[in-house]
Amino acid sequence: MQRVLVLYASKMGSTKEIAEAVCAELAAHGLRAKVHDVLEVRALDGYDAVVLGSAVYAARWRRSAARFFRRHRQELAARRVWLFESGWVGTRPRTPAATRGGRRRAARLGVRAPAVFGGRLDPALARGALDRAIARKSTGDYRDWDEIRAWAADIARALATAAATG
Ligand SMILES: Cc1cc2nc3c(=O)[nH]c(=O)nc-3n(C[C@H](O)[C@H](O)[C@H](O)COP(=O)(O)O)c2cc1C
Repeated sequence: MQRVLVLYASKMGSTKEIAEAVCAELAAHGLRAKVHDVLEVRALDGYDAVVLGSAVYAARWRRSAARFFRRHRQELAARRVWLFESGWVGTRPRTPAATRGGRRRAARLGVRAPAVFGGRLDPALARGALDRAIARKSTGDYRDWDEIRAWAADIARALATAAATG
């Protein structure tokens, strides 16, 4: 059975919940999936595939995700990898675009550009004056759980096909 590690970098918890939903969907498809904060993981030994997701702040990945990518690039390159970002709030962009850094990292690994999911802003969860001010302006939960689960189901299918064809 294929083992998948789902990693996230989150500040206010919404990207963590997306990662947990992805992990649950992968497990529902029969994969052995685990979910962790990128800060908790030192090595990718024992995993066939990795899903790495970051919240977007000021058009960039969280620093912990960027650092994880840098430090583990070789290990990532040796595995199947899917990337996602969570960020846009308010009106859904017609074609949500991944950050420049996210696209660059995907290109380095030769994988698809990060999937882009809506985020959540809740002033009660924001720390610091700037985060609170922005959270008050665009309060809301813009995550589409059907979209997130469908994305994870595609990953499960891709891994199942790879396992079947060896
Ligand atoms: C100060 C601040 C800056 C943000 N900048 C961006 C941005 O540049 N692009 C974007 O898509 N979302 C941006 N967001 C929205 C967050 O990415 C969104 O709320 C996300 O769900 C937060 O994820 P987290 O709860 O995992 O930290 C910003 C939010 C705050 C508070």
